[in-house]
Amino acid sequence: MHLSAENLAARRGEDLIFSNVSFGLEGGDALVLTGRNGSGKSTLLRVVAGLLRQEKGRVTFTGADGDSDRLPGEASHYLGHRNAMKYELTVAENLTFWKAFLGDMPGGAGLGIEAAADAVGLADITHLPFGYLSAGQQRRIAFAKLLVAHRQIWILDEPTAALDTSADQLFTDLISAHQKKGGIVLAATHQPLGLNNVREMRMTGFAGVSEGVWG
Ligand SMILES: Nc1ncnc2c1ncn2[C@@H]1O[C@H](COP(=O)(O)OP(=O)(O)OP(=O)(O)O)[C@@H](O)[C@H]1O
Repeated sequence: MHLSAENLAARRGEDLIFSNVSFGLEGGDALVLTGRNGSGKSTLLRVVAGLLRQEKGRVTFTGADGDSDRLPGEASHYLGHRNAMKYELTVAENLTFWKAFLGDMPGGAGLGIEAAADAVGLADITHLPFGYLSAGQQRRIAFAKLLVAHRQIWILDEPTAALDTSADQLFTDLISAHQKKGGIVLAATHQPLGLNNVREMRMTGFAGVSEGVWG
């Protein structure tokens, strides 16, 4: 399995945010993007996830089965700043929707709803409307979405924002487990995630993009 970005450049509005960004990740690898606010971390994640069109360059993905026809975004979970859950629906209804909507990619199977909620420490509140949950509980459930459908790549934008220390550790353990199973992780963060087998790419905005080249 291989995810690679070659000479990516991206524009937001009129501004070129970065250029010449390249990296290559094999199964089990993690790449963490760091850098000041506005340096382009979210923009790069959205380009890799296929949610934003790049100005230049390309992102390619070859699955464990050698299949390279699939778009990288199709093989990815994307956890953005927002949680992508309906406030009026219960936790179980939200996760059930995502499980059915996303389905599993070849090579693995997602957890059931209760098992996924249990994995993020919230098995007993799946009957509650998502909107009743605290900010940290909402983030945990947003993370449980990654567990209900199998994807080889996890793209995570500030996954631990709003979390307490125990949830930080829980997320680190879940991300590490994904890596151990051969998954790829691409994350933006302001605080260390405590992962193993991780590389860091510091986004510096347009001035320093030539540093962002990884083999
Ligand atoms: N829709 C948009 N139109 C124009 N400019 C935008 C748009 N979205 C983002 N930008 C700009 O692109 C730049 C990069 O933003 P981005 O969200 O990628 O940064 P970031 O490194 O993820 O920041 P943070 O650490 O604050 O999350 C910023 O200067 C931002 O103002």
